[in-house]
Amino acid sequence: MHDRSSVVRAVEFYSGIGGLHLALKRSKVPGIIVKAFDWDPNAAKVYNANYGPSLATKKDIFELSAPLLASYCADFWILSPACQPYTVLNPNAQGILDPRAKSFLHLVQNVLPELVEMGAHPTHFLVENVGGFEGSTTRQILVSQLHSLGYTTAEFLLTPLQFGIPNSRLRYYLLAKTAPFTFPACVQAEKTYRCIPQYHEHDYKTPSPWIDPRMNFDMELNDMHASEIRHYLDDEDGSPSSPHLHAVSDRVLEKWGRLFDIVLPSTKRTCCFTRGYTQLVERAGSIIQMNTELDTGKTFDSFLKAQAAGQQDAVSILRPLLLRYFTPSELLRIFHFNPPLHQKKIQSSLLSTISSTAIGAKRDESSPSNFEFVWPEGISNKTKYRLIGNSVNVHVVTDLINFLYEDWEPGLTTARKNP
Ligand SMILES: C[S@@+](CC[C@H](N)C(=O)[O-])C[C@H]1O[C@@H](n2cnc3c(N)ncnc32)[C@H](O)[C@@H]1O
Repeated sequence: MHDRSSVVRAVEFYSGIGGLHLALKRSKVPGIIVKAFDWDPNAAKVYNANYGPSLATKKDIFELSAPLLASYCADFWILSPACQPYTVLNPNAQGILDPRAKSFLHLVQNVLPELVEMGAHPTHFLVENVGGFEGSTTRQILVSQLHSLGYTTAEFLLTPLQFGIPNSRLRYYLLAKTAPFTFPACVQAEKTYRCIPQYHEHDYKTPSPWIDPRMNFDMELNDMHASEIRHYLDDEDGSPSSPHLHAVSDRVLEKWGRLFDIVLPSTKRTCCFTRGYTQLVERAGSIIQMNTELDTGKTFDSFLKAQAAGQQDAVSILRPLLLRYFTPSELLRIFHFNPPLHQKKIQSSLLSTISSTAIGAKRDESSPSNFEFVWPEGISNKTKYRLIGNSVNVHVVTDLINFLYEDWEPGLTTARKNP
């Protein structure tokens, strides 16, 4: 029997490639994921290759029942439901009416109250969704249900830029627990994250206005605090003159090139990478210009002039910019699945110092600092981009889990009856 007094048992819903799993692993909380659910077979395959065979089950979450979920004896539910019903990028987003919202509402409205009645409910929650979710009816239902079942909640709108990571990815987060949040900790969080946690208690209907980092005058400051994107790039970039494997094709450059968000290795931000990265151009994620000698704007002006004058092969003017997509491994670093290269170098030199001084010391493969995300055989680049674009920034979620378990001490996990 598992010792429930010292380890937090978590179930992960909408598990994707396990950004929330990794965040729990890297947090101060000694937690384990006991089960994960996602209906996408590729996501489950990647998840299981990284975190343990058969941990993620391919399943429609709408079909999960309270007795099944009670059997996992979970203290903590972590969930990042489908965001399409709420995203501002989808002009036809239908919120609660979208069929993709149905499985999450099933968990909140049907399963959770049944678990509370059984005395088998989780004590802690973390929900992640897109910026825009905060204004949805689903969020109102979620918060009111949690409060009526005795949970307290705190809500955040956060972007990795606020954490010094050069990527804008505005996300809504809700934390909930059966114990109250302590107010000083909320103030502390405000200081750390430079955003106001929405501390609702029982006043969810009249929340104070959301502080949206997109509107934040601090944003420029945050931007300056972020590290340069060069630290997240792959080490080798081949010969600068040969086309990179992920180079933007002439065809795309010719037709859509001017619509890309283009960054340099020295830039301290990128825009949000979505599941459509490399398939869509606008608002799908930044591309990088590897030739820093050329001025982007002037080069594009020359190209547009040549194109307007009907010059054949006008696109050859853009080629020297060496424009390319970020590679999947670079995105994994930006999303903090894998450490940025400069951190990795520090880590590996530390490791070699430790192992050279501790004779016979074994490398602990289960330690979060030794984790290296892997892709199993047969996952195409297109699928990799889709899965990463769906995922979360692991660093941000790790901080949130630490904040949620602000008062965690070994032995404090509430042991409940095993139904
Ligand atoms: C926003 S992504 C979550 C990504 C995940 N947190 C990660 O780190 O990769 C939403 C995931 O929910 C899955 N999904 C959506 N609706 C589902 C349902 N009804 N049942 C199971 N999985 C579902 C999708 O396949 C997708 O992987």
